[in-house]
Amino acid sequence: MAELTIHGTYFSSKDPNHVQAVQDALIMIDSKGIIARILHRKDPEYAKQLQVARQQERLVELGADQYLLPGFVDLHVHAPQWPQAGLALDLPLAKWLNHYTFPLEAKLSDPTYAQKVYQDFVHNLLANGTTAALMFGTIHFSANMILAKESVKQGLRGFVGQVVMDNPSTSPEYYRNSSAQAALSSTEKFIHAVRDLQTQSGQTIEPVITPRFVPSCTDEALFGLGRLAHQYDLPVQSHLSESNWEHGYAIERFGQRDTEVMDHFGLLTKRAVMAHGTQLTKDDWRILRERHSAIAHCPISNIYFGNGVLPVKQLLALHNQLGLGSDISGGYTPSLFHNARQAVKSSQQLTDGVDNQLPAEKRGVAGSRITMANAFYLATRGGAAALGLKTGVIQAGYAADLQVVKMHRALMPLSTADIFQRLMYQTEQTDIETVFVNGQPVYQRN
Ligand SMILES: O=c1[nH]c(=O)c2nc[nH]c2[nH]1
Repeated sequence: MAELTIHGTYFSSKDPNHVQAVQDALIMIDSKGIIARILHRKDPEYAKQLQVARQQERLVELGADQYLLPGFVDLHVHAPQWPQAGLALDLPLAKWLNHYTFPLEAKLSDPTYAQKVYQDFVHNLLANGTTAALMFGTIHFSANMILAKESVKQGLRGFVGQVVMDNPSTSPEYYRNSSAQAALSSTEKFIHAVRDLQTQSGQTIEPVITPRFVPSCTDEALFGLGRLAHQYDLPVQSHLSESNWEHGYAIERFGQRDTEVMDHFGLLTKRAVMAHGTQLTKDDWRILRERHSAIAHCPISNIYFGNGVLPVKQLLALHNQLGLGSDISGGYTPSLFHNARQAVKSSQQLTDGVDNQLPAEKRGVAGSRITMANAFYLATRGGAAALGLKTGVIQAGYAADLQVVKMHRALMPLSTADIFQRLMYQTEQTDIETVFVNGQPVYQRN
């Protein structure tokens, strides 16, 4: 017997290029929060199951203007930067980090402040339809545990990284690990504490190996983190060739590209997610493919700091693994609806180019435009695959991580394909009505 049945029309990603739309389905969720069956109108059992669910008051009936989507997976987000979302984005990356971001992150050493920030942050992710997130914390063990506990409490599938930044030449004294050894032993303590939390709660909460990025770490720290990633079989997250500056830094310090450096230290694993990658070369793409490491595309953030556009279309064609990240606060919004829109818009600009003083055929990279179906794949199925989660699609056997969204009033008849576009282009936080994780409501708009 289904614990909960949702009756309505849903959209789910079939593959990187196609979206499945199913009208008037019955999505039957079992007591473990897994989608057990999906019945379509022509199924012989449909009418009976609908009636039973209704009689037993286990039915969520979507209204005519409501639709069901998978919950989103935010593949790159900085939880401690939530208070500064939307600030200082006209600065270059290095200045933004030194003048705004590091001073803010340092304040999370205060557990009272951390509690206030993380409670609000997790709530806002859920309210924006995000049901799983790969998060950077700070260098502070206690604050990171507050983030992990808050994720569990509010029902977010949380992947939490204790940031390592021990390089005195790039990290300020007031906000850096005192030594590589101190960073590594605190990371190991964090791994055990989060694993205990996972056992006690039975929820998805995982520690993540998190060198902030190559410039902020000493060789000793990078080497030690690579070892811990393998020893504990943990996800890894970092930034990779995000900007001209970061890309150039690795070459200057190591005589190798950022990707080669990460690989050298054993940090490109099949559980690794590298953010941005706007400056990656085709050789870097190949290395990432060979290691089965994913890229978190952060299109809003890349406008400000990326010095380029990630060629998503080409990477998907090559079967590189990709997902979508909000990159709060390099990106100003936690909404993956907004990020999906920006991914499509940026890809169009990559196709056309932007310098109108050049002949049209020399301005851009032809054939780079992605569709909203591609962007939706990144925000759902792609991100879930990168984290090894059986979520991100509405399909029997997958966890019921879902969002109910309300479409803006239509003044003309719309096909289901049109409705998908309308939802992806117009949904705001206030249009997200209910969010489920594992079949349980974790957010309800009043
Ligand atoms: O967008 C970014 N946000 C950060 O916090 C950061 N740290 C290093 N590189 C970074 N890029």
